[in-house]
Amino acid sequence: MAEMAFTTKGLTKVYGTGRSAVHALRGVDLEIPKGEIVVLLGPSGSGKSTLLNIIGGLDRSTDGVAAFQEQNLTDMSDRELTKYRRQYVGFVFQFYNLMPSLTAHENVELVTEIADDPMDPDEALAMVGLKERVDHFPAQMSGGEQQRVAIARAVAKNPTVLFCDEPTGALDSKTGKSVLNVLRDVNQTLGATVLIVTHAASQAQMADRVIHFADGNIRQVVKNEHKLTPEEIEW
Ligand SMILES: Nc1ncnc2c1ncn2[C@@H]1O[C@H](COP(=O)(O)OP(=O)(O)OP(=O)(O)O)[C@@H](O)[C@H]1O
Repeated sequence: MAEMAFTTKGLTKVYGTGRSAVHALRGVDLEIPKGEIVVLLGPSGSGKSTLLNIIGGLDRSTDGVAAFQEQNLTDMSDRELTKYRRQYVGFVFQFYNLMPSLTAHENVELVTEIADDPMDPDEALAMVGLKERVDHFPAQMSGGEQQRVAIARAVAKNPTVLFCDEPTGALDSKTGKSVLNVLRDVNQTLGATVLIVTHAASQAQMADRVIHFADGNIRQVVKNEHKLTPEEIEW
C-alpha cells in the first residue's frame, strides 16, 4: 500500500460561534499519498484554503484528526507546529510575499538560515531558471519571475510537502505554465508531495489526483490515469 503524506478523519473547522459561526470544514476524510501532485478544486468558500492551512500547520481544526505521515498534527503544541512547518513544509501563495528591499538571493537565504537541511540559495534559484537573476530585486522582475523566486524560497528548505494556494492566480497563462513546470520539476526531482489549490479547473490535468471540494467537504476524488504536461494544458 502507498505511504500517506497526509490523512484526515472527520476534520472540522468552525470559525466564530453562535449565529455568526461559519462551518468551513464539515468532517473531511482524506488520504494523500506521498510523492503525488494533488490539485484541489471547488467553488470560492468551499474550504480549500482552510484545509491547506490546517494540514500545513498554519491553523488548527475545531474537531477531528489530521496527520502528517505518522505525526498527529491536531495534538501538537504551537512550538511543535512551528517545528513541523520549518522542517517539512514549503508554502507558495498567489501574491509572492517577497521582501522588496532584498535581492532574489537574499529573499531565499532568509529561509535557508532557519531550515535544518537547506539547499544553497543560488542552487534553488537555478532550479527555477533564475540563475542570472540572483542579484535582482523583486521590482526588477516580472510577476512570473517573482513567483519563481517564491517557489525557490519554498523549495530551498528541501520541503517534504509543498503547498501552493493559487500559485498562478496573478499570472497570464504562458507565465503560469512556466510556474507549473517548476512545480512539476520539484515533484519529480525532489520527490516532494505538491498540493495545488486553483480556480483553473484545467490545471487538474497535470495532477496525479484531483480533489473536488464543495460546501466544506470532499465531493469527489479522481485519479488521473493520463497526466498532461503544463504545456499541454490550456486555461
Ligand atoms: N478567519 C476566518 N474567519 C471567519 N470565516 C472564515 C475565515 N477564514 C475563512 N472563513 C470562511 O470559511 C469558509 C471557507 O473558506 P476558505 O478560504 O477555506 O475557502 P476556499 O475554498 O479556499 O475559497 P477561495 O477559493 O475563495 O479561496 C468561507 O465561508 C470563508 O468565508
